[in-house]
Amino acid sequence: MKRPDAAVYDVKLPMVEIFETVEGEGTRAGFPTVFVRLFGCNLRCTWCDTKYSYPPAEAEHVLTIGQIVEQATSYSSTHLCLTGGEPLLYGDKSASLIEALVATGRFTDLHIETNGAIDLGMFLERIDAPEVRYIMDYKLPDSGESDKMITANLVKLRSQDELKFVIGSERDFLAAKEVLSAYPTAALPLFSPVWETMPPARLVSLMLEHGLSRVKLNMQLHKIIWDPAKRGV
Ligand SMILES: Nc1nc2[nH]cc(C(=O)O)c2c(=O)[nH]1
Ligand code: SF4
Ligand SMILES: [Mg+2]
Repeated sequence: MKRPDAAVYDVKLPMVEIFETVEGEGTRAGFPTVFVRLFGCNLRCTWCDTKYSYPPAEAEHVLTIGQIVEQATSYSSTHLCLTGGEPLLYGDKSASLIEALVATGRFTDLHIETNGAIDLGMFLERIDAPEVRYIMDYKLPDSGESDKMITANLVKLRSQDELKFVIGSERDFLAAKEVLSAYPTAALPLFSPVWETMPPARLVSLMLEHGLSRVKLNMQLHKIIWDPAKRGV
């Protein structure tokens, strides 16, 4: 991908943190990864584990796209996770950040954790780079935000993308199963237990009982390795 225009590198974005750790989730779990966490979110999930990424908390700092790129490339990881909050909240600016990160040529995998309440159409059309992948959440009833889901995204996701359901209860499990049968998707479905309310063994039993052989269990490695409340890991 060609380097974006010089003016793009001066565009400012509200930020929480940039750090390096191992990816805790999804198909790339375990790989050393740079995390770029943007500030701001258009949802308020009941079980959110990053409440410091939107008001009433404040952005830790405002960085230009040039500064974000400089910090993200100061580590040796070749995987990058763009997260938040909701990293696609800033539309054209979010797309420009992704393009600038791609243009470094440093990242062999650049995945974006998005919350299902942002239309992915513009991003998928504009950003043509095989290393860019979307990990879309589908918010279930326990989150309190299931009515915000843009179901049109599901058919747009590609086989390299992932569709993550965070499951807090049997009600959530049944709703996730329903979504998968109602909206065909090429993305890999991931079922992730809510840390506080869904014992992983219970979720595995439900998956086996219902014969969901296309679905992958997704454990948050970082909550197993470190204190679940610890930031920046
Ligand atoms: N290690 C680690 N892996 C993660 N995968 C997704 C994360 C996120 O906060 O979006 C996350 C995170 O915060 N830490
Ligand atoms: S979308 Fe993510 S960051 Fe936003 S409230 Fe829900 S869990 Fe938290
Ligand atoms: Mg997290």
